[in-house]
Amino acid sequence: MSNTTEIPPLGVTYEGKLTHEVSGGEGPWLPFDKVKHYTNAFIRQNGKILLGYKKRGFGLGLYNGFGGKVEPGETSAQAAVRELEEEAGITAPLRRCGSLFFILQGLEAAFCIEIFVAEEYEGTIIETDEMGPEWFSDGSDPSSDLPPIPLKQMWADDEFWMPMFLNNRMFVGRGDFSEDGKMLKYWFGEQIL
Ligand SMILES: Nc1nc2c([nH]c(=O)n2[C@H]2C[C@H](O)[C@@H](COP(=O)(O)OP(=O)(O)OP(=O)(O)O)O2)c(=O)[nH]1
Repeated sequence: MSNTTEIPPLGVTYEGKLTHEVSGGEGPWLPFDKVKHYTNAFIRQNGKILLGYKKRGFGLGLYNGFGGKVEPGETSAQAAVRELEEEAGITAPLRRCGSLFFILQGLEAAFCIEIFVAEEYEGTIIETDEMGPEWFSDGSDPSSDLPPIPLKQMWADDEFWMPMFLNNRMFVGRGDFSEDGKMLKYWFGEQIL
């Protein structure tokens, strides 16, 4: 149930009003010194969603949207388009649909990840050194033969905001992770524009 009185933690940026959707965990929010900016992009089309199996680096072995670091001089929207092309070989009219903030225990920097989506794309989807692209059912077409979104093989926070994303809501939130990748504390909500 939503609860409009819950106050979002530091790091959650939003305009207007927020509804609190889900939160949990114990103890204080972890401290951070600086913030690194990342992007993550999804293609959603006709009841399907494109995810990539991460073949190296951060999030190895997990399915995710396509993205990476925002480079100096770039906006996050520019970085999102560049990363999608580098990691899946396609370009798309991406629009921002969410904003997430993460802290990993033991790292001084926090991660701010802008999430993007598009319903169309240009080019041919290819496997790259970083990502193995695969289509999944987004749950909107019961007759789909595609596998469901593999939440058990995705970052632990994704199950909290994915329902808002799939409902085309603008979502925000924060998750604090332990060094071994467990969620210590989290808060996710919907931005009312
Ligand atoms: N869905 C989801 N994505 C996450 C979480 N945490 C997190 O870093 N990501 C995304 C942001 C980026 O799209 C991706 C990490 O980027 P990356 O592995 O490509 O980073 P990198 O330093 O190699 O950057 P680059 O070379 O590609 O620019 O993982 C999370 O909790 N959930």
